Amino acid sequence: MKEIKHFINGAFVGSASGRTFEDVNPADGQLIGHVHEAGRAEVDAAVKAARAALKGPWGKMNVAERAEILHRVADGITARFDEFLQAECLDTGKPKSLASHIDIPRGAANFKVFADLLKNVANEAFEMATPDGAGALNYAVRRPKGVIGVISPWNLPLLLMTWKVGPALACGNTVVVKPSEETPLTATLLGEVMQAAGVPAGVYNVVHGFGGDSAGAFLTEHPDVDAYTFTGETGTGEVIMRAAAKGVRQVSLELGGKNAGIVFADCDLDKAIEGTLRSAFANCGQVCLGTERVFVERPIFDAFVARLKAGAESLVIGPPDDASSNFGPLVSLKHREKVLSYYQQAVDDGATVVTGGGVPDMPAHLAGGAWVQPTIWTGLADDSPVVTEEIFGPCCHIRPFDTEEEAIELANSLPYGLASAIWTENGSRAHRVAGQIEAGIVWVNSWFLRDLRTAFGGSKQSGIGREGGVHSLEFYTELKNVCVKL
Ligand SMILES: NC(=O)c1ccc[n+]([C@@H]2O[C@H](COP(=O)([O-])OP(=O)(O)OC[C@H]3O[C@@H](n4cnc5c(N)ncnc54)[C@H](O)[C@@H]3O)[C@@H](O)[C@H]2O)c1
Ligand SMILES: O=C/C=C/C=C(\O)C(=O)O
Repeated sequence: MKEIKHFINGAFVGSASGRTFEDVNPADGQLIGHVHEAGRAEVDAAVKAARAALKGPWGKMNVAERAEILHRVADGITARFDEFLQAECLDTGKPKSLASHIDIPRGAANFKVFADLLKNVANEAFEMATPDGAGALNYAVRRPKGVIGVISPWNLPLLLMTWKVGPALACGNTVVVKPSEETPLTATLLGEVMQAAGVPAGVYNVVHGFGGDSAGAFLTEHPDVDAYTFTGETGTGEVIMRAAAKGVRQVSLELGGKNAGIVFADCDLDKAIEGTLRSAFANCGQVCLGTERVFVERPIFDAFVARLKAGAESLVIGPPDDASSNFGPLVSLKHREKVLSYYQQAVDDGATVVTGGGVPDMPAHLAGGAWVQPTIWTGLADDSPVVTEEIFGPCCHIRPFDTEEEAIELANSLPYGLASAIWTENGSRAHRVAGQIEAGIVWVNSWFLRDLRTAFGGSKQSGIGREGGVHSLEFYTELKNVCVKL
């Protein structure tokens, strides 16, 4: 049986306590392997290794040298594409057709984009007058922040972890990564790639375990970590922020959402249906950017509901290796319990179940998997928990609206503000509405279209800070002003 170990100071090591937990394949419920659970000792060793590595060869490299190594990391992921694909799909159950287009290529791109950005970025300089007439020159230099704690979720494990590790390393930091307990494989495999690419020992460390009272908490409570970058639930973000307050450490938080899709009657309906199908059901609905609330202008409401229903019912439910499948299981049976509790709540609250609402019939060998049906509701009141709370499952509620103002008000009515998708062929309206949506990211006639140079993050309770492009640079470096009297 496979053993999944920590990667600390350039070596794979087990836990001194011998404690392990199970990694389970959510497509069939089968055991993948035993994962070592880090105690304070392993977290401490990882942080010490990361601290020491800042003073080693990594800390002495110039940007071009680091960039070259990070390109080799990206090439290493690409060279072992099938292994990464297999590992990610085992852990998550997601279709290989999806992971091969999104998760793994982005894992590589996250290193290349930030390595290149760092080579080309400029810093500010100001000439100033002084009373003696000689003047002074101010110029800024950037320095790595130090040891970065990276805490990542299970929905896009390699993509979201490297989205942080790529820029953190490009900026010259070292990292201690705590991947989700549900998905330990690709972060571990990346350790091998780092080593082969020539990343010095201690620069990239991985500790496995759970959140509270386990590796996650030990890492966020560790006094020798300089900053934390976290993607996950809003409640967890609050806990991490509290822990980081001790010692005044900076946080970057990418948190939950309950995103709105807004479909105007003047949209291109084919595009709106295709985009909303993806935004509600891709990755079995486990995408923070997904639209669990869809608002449709009344004249096309019935047509939209009918077509989205047909689309949902044409999704092909199946395991990762099935080339025709485009809809996998949820990440775990535990998460399915949560999603199904909302399916029940919708019925209790009087929803019309347009499609789905339960568990699909699966062949015997997949019966132990975390399968659920793609589900669409209409008819719920605006204050039902089904339309106000993040479910993180393959489902959406569709509600009609009559005016642009009403659509904007509905979209902005929740304490979340991560992303939104607007569907209209009226250019003025698109800009007007986009400008008024309270969210960090607004897509017009698209969804999850990503340019890694752009700002990414949430407003309100969906996060603090922005990553992406120069915004990642802002978080992962200290900007120092040098003032020289001439
Ligand atoms: N805004 C974004 O960019 C974004 C992207 C993806 C996912 N998400 C959000 O992530 C959530 C789904 O992911 P999840 O269920 O893995 O989130 P989660 O918050 O349960 O866990 C995320 C990570 O935090 C760790 N953790 C949990 N409790 C902790 C604690 N007390 N101290 C330290 N670490 C702790 C977990 O072990 C895991 O590694 C959803 O809410 C989703 O919206 C947000
Ligand atoms: O589930 C959330 C998806 C987040 C995506 C990104 O962070 C990204 O594309 O960089």
